[in-house]
Amino acid sequence: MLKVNGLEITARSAKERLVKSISFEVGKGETLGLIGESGSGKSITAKAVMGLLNRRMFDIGGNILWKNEEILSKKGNMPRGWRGEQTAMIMQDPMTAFAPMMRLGKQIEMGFELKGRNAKQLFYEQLDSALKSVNLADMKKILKSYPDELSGGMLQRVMISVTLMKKPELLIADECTTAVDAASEYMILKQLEQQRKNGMSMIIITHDFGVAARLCDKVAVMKSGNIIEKGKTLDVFTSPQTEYTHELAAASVLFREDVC
Ligand SMILES: Nc1ncnc2c1ncn2[C@@H]1O[C@H](COP(=O)(O)OP(=O)(O)OP(=O)(O)O)[C@@H](O)[C@H]1O
Repeated sequence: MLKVNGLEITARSAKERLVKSISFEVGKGETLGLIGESGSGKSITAKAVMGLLNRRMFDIGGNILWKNEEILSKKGNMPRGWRGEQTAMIMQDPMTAFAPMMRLGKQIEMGFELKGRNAKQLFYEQLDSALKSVNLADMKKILKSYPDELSGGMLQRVMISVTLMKKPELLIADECTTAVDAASEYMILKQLEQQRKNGMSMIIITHDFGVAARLCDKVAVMKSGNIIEKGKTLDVFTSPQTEYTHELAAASVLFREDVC
């Protein structure tokens, strides 16, 4: 479904190559984990796939094929429905997804084309049930709220619920549980697991090997803009081929043992 071949990203200002000829694929219903330390190039890779990088700031080379169609050449002018129905990205910080001065209800409604009373009624029934599935019982209160009136974890759960209502074919989740409380993390992971069962293709960006082990069929390990190792999740985690992956895995286990 998604094929990335020899992707290179250079920041024009610093003439610095941030991503260095990386290749990976995500098949239908498959979940790929992009893992690696901070600054290794995971988010910028995801943004390139989504067509979210400003070409005046970044020089992008290689190929990104979506259902065999080259999308890099579109230079950000993606086809209708590209973001939302075909692909969607959940960012680490939900505040970046919402305008601070507008009530959530208005913002959410703007993201959908709701023609007629029946469509609206059905939409709100579906939204209510999506919010309840992540333990947000009071839809009316949420819709009346401004983004900063909810906790980070609540806002992230609202964003994920709304994003998933569009049923994107490919979902990219960028560290979407890093900044939330443990209860929210649990509910978000359950929600992603459910989407995986439903056959949604996903790219999960995470530092957390536990999250990757739980959700991902395969992983690619990034370091300094390169993919240094990739393969089936269990293979990579149980028999890492590079010292770096071995150290990352060990650090993750140590951290988990520390906090448990
Ligand atoms: N707009 C930008 N201009 C120049 N360099 C950038 C820009 N955005 C990111 N970078 C650089 O690109 C590199 C990769 O950043 P990226 O955000 O993709 O890392 P990451 O692996 O997602 O890290 P984290 O896990 O902390 O989110 C970093 O060196 C970062 O400083």
